[in-house]
Amino acid sequence: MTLKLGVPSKGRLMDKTFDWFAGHGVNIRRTGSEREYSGAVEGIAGVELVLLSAGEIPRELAAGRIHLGVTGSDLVQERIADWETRVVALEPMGFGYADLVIAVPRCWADVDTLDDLDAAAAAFRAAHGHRLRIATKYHRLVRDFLREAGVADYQLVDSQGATEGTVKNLTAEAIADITSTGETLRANHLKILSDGLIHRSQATLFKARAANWDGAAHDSFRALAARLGLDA
Ligand SMILES: Nc1ncnc2c1ncn2[C@@H]1O[C@H](COP(=O)(O)OP(=O)(O)OP(=O)(O)O)[C@@H](O)[C@H]1O
Ligand SMILES: O=P(O)(O)OC[C@H]1O[C@H](OP(=O)(O)OP(=O)(O)O)[C@H](O)[C@@H]1O
Repeated sequence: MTLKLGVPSKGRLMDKTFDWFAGHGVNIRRTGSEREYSGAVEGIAGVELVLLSAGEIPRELAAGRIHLGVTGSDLVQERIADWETRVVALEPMGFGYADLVIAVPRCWADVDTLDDLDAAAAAFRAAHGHRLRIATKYHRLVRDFLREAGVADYQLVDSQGATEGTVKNLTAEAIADITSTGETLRANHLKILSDGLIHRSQATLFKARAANWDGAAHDSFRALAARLGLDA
């Protein structure tokens, strides 16, 4: 079977993914017109490039429809239940860094830690009759993290973008989102809890356990891994 390699076809991880492979001696390139989603891997037989958005790659890996895929570790851990049973993180790639953090309004002088948040959440519920709202698109990671931390008196509200704006818009009291430079948090008068780092993400090359690893796919993988300098 052809070895299918899923790479981001657009978005912030695309160019650096292509550069990373080139820097490791493997030229992958888009083929066809600029708008056509097709691609090729030069010099290694039996490898097919599958162009997908970074957000779709976890699903394709989990289903075994691609053998290998590049995407952010945050997206894999958020979108695949028990991700380690479905994929193997082969290689962190050294770009696409972003931290998933919990942040609260900067003016909350008494809230700097998760314990403070827990106390504030209880007080909030007593005062308002509903739970403190945390806006995020990272539901699984946030729930798991807060459960471990013993914070229970909150509710998640879904936010698929402009999450930092939800506090100003009064649809949430706190947020959990990705930050890289910190500019968006600062501009929206939010501060990160001192122990509020949920996940440190970077672009990573993943291997799908459920893909069809027949002899041909395995041979192509060994050739690719050797070229990339990975243990296979
Ligand atoms: N400043 C940042 N903001 C958001 N994501 C970032 C940032 N820096 C790196 N990333 C990472 O980039 C990845 C998301 O990339 P991108 O938004 O291009 O993909 P996507 O979710 O497929 O996008 P799309 O909305 O176009 O489908 C995530 O793994 C995320 O951690
Ligand atoms: O720390 P910073 O460098 O300011 O970057 C963080 C921001 O970038 C991302 O948003 P994106 O641009 O992907 O838009 P989104 O709101 O649609 O997610 C992320 O969701 C933060 O809002």
